[in-house]
Amino acid sequence: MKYEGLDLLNNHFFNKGTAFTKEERKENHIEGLLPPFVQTLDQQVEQAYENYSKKATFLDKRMYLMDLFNENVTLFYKLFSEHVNEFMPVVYDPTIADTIENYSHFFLDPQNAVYLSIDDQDELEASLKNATKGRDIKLIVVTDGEGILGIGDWGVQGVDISVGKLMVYTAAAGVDPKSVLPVVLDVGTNNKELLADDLYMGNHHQRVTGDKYYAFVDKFVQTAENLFPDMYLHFEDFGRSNAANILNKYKDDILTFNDDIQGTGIITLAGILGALNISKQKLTDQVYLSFGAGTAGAGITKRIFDAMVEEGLSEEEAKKHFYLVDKQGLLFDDTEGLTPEQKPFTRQRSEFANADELTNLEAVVKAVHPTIMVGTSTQPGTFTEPIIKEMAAHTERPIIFPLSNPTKLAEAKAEDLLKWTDGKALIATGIPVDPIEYNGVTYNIGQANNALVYPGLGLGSLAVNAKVLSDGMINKAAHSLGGIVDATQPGAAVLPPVSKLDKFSITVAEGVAQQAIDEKLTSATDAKKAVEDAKWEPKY
Ligand SMILES: NC(=O)c1ccc[n+]([C@@H]2O[C@H](COP(=O)([O-])OP(=O)(O)OC[C@H]3O[C@@H](n4cnc5c(N)ncnc54)[C@H](O)[C@@H]3O)[C@@H](O)[C@H]2O)c1
Ligand SMILES: O=C(O)C[C@H](O)C(=O)O
Ligand SMILES: [Mn+2]
Repeated sequence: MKYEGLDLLNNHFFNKGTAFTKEERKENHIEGLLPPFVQTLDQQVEQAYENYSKKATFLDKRMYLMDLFNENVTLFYKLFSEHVNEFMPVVYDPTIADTIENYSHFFLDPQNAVYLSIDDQDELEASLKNATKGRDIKLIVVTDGEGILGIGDWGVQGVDISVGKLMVYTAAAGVDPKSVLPVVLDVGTNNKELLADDLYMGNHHQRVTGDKYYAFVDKFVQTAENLFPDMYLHFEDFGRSNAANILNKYKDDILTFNDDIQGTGIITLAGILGALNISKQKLTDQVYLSFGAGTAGAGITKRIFDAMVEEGLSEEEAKKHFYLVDKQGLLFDDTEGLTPEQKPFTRQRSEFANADELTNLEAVVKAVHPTIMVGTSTQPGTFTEPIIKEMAAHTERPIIFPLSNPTKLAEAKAEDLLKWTDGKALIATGIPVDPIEYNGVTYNIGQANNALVYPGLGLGSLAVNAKVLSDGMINKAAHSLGGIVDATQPGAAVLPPVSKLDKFSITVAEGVAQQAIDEKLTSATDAKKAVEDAKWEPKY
């Protein structure tokens, strides 16, 4: 489609603003609609960064960047690519949590998202077409807003997580921004605050559940799949009772991915492998404790379990290495309210003399002596000093990952974990943490956030148009992040730094694409070239 005049200036995909040359201005009938001086993209970047830097808070910075995105996508991504480390917490987690909580009050622009309401299902196909006219959609991020990060149910306001994750796909891996679509499924909300708010922009009723809910999700998936047959469908922040059901329903038939289950599994395995590389220990010797065994906790557990089996343990042997702790305490086979994903990793009461006392984390840590503890509980401050000291008393280099997001929900602060373990803990957090000085050593803290892998995983799968996302491809992504950090340096991080996100996303993409080729899930033959060809760059 060719745009000209104001339509061109108002189209954020094609707008170049002051960088339109004299000739382009004439040809497209925009002469006189811009100040006379023709700028380069680099000059525009310099000017935008100056403005950005003057904004005092992360929230103001984010709003400025969203305005810029709505004006000129190329400039936005060029700027983003030059300041990845600085922009990630602004465009994405944790600032995105603030914009989600206040979405209806901040609202200015729908940012190309599609809002699909369970009450207007006959509009679903038209809505997807309206949003994508003339665009070939390859990547959708969809949420139903029920389990946003650890902050819970935010209904239609959750759309910002779809928008933000897609921005990271482009900034990190170069997925063409014209080929992406953020989607929210509005099935209602159980958030009382939103239901009582006249300005709330979503459906003012309780969540629809059960068959009607799944039928709506299916209608969306089938319609999107028909309209965009080559799409990679990324599910984000669905509730605990639906996320795994939806993934299991579609994963063997279409190219689909659940970030909280699979993406988090990959990045946590990568972080653990990084930690073991530093401590020179074996995965199969570890005792793993998952604190909070919901969507992410169970997804990670399964990934680490699979890795232990791959390293030679029988399934029966491998299971003995895992302990899940949720609201009920240690999960036993007779615990009430177990999810299907928790059941394979429960323990038997007969294993413990004091089984009935294992109802809190401290008691469990005392009883099982974990060497790895991963927090996905949404419960801030729950990795307390006594618990961490108890853990560290029984293992030389405790691996401790407080992964709950956003910042206010983390199970512990990295700084405290270092202090309580006298610098021995091998740490990764969900949100970014600045390097920490402790006893004369600078400790770099790895960020175990799925944003470090989902962009490369998506680009690699899309580049070769893989039929499905296989376990092998997922496994490959986890192993692609090794070797980037120099593990011999004192204070080395367990994962590569976000500042290199664009580089290692391509490493992940190439590994994943090659795996798809090896598994015959694509007709492509050259992974490197496919990834290179698929990569979009922000330039005019
Ligand atoms: N770093 C990352 O990449 C990443 C990825 C996904 C999720 N997360 C974070 O993990 C957290 C959980 O996300 P989720 O999608 O799994 O949510 P979820 O609701 O599916 O799971 C949370 C689990 O924690 C349990 N829980 C609640 N209170 C508890 C308590 N007092 N003690 C023990 N367990 C308790 C819940 O019962 C539930 O099983 C969120 O904060 C989210 O931001 C981080
Ligand atoms: O969004 C994030 O920062 C990671 C993860 O998907 C989460 O739900 O916390
Ligand atoms: Mn998530």
